[in-house]
Amino acid sequence: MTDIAFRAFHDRDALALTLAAEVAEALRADIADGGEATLAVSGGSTPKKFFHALSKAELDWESVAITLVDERWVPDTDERSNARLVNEHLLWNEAARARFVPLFTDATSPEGALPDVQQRVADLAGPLTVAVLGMGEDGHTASFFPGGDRLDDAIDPTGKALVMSMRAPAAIEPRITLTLPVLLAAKKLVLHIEGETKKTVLDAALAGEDPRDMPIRAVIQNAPAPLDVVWAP
Ligand SMILES: O=C(O)[C@H](O)[C@@H](O)[C@H](O)[C@H](O)COP(=O)(O)O
Repeated sequence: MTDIAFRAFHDRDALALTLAAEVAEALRADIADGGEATLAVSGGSTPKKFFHALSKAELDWESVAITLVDERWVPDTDERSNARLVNEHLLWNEAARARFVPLFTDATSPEGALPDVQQRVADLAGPLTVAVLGMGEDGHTASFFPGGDRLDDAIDPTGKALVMSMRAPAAIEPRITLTLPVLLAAKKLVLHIEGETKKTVLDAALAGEDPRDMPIRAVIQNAPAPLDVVWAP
């Protein structure tokens, strides 16, 4: 698969409202089907409007587990923490009733935390209901960074690990990340990007092959269907 299903929105508010409605509907459907749902979200600056809109969705949030696509290896008091971002922007309003499953632990390194976090992710119900990805200007997604020390393991579509540690110059902190198979197994997988620069980066990713150069390619190339991409200027 090298296709994407690209949707351009008039503005970032319109994108946030639509994405929040679609994610809420997917969560409701999984709850109705199996009694629970799981959502994995990305960090960074892009998701804030989406988080605010989703936090207001009316659904059975007590049946939803929210986790992260990846985490910087810092405590949730650190301003770089993705768990802090979720706590401050998503676990509010209706969504405050959801269960949050962090990827950070008190281990001194993500490598040391792998068995514990692997079990946390394994304990989440079945495949993810929804995974929402972001993308950096270097074409990374999750913590699949170009030059990452465990990149090949993290983006191996046949890999058995659910989580992987990652160290890369551009990552700043050591990271822990869900692996590609976990993301690809999500019932709804969406790439959420904003701005002209990110659109250009996506075009560059689509124009090339090697996922080690632009790891978002690993998602696009291995997705079971054209990757759902939502973008606003
Ligand atoms: O921990 C992280 O940083 C994210 O999970 C990462 O993959 C993010 O989605 C991109 O870096 C885009 O970040 P921005 O939204 O800030 O551009």
